[in-house]
Amino acid sequence: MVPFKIGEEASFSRTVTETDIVLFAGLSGDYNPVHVDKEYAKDTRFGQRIAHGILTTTFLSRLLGMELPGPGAIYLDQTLKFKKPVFIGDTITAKAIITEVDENRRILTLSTICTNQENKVVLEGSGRMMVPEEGGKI
Ligand SMILES: C/C=C/C(=O)SCCNC(=O)CCNC(=O)[C@H](O)C(C)(C)COP(=O)(O)OP(=O)(O)OC[C@H]1O[C@@H](n2cnc3c(N)ncnc32)[C@H](O)[C@@H]1OP(=O)(O)O
Repeated sequence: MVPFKIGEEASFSRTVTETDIVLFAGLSGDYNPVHVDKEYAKDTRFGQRIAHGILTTTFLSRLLGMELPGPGAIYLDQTLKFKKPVFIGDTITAKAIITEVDENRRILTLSTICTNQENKVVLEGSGRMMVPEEGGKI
């Protein structure tokens, strides 16, 4: 038996800082000026620097790996749509809801969504996770 049910959900919120963007640029090697160059970003449609899309995606990784389904589960796939920009100082809420449970293959499908402090969706998609047996490992 998989100890998860359709409709189960988890979420957490985190404010994106300039340090997050600088550290993520260093970690990934992605120094795209839209993320790190204030002068460049001033003249874009956004008017300021925006967070790397994959930085926001890491909030989903934390949610799925640490909370639902949690430690021991492994990512199988994830779709992503970046709907709105994330700016320095935005408080992002990442939320995951189980939409399917495949008992035989021990695979959960989760709707994954990130919203900002204005409750606007900045990222949405769907992910699948394989979960270990209770007390076991994959
Ligand atoms: C290398 C890595 C770089 C990065 O990480 S950059 C950071 C991550 N990306 C972002 O932050 C972008 C966030 N998204 C946005 O800011 C906006 O979103 C856009 C500027 C891309 C578009 O916004 P708007 O100009 O208001 O257009 P619309 O009316 O929302 O959409 C126009 C058409 O474009 C499609 N569309 C918009 N966003 C997406 C998306 N993320 N994925 C797929 N399609 C998208 C819509 O459907 C629609 O199309 P239809 O006119 O045919 O209905």
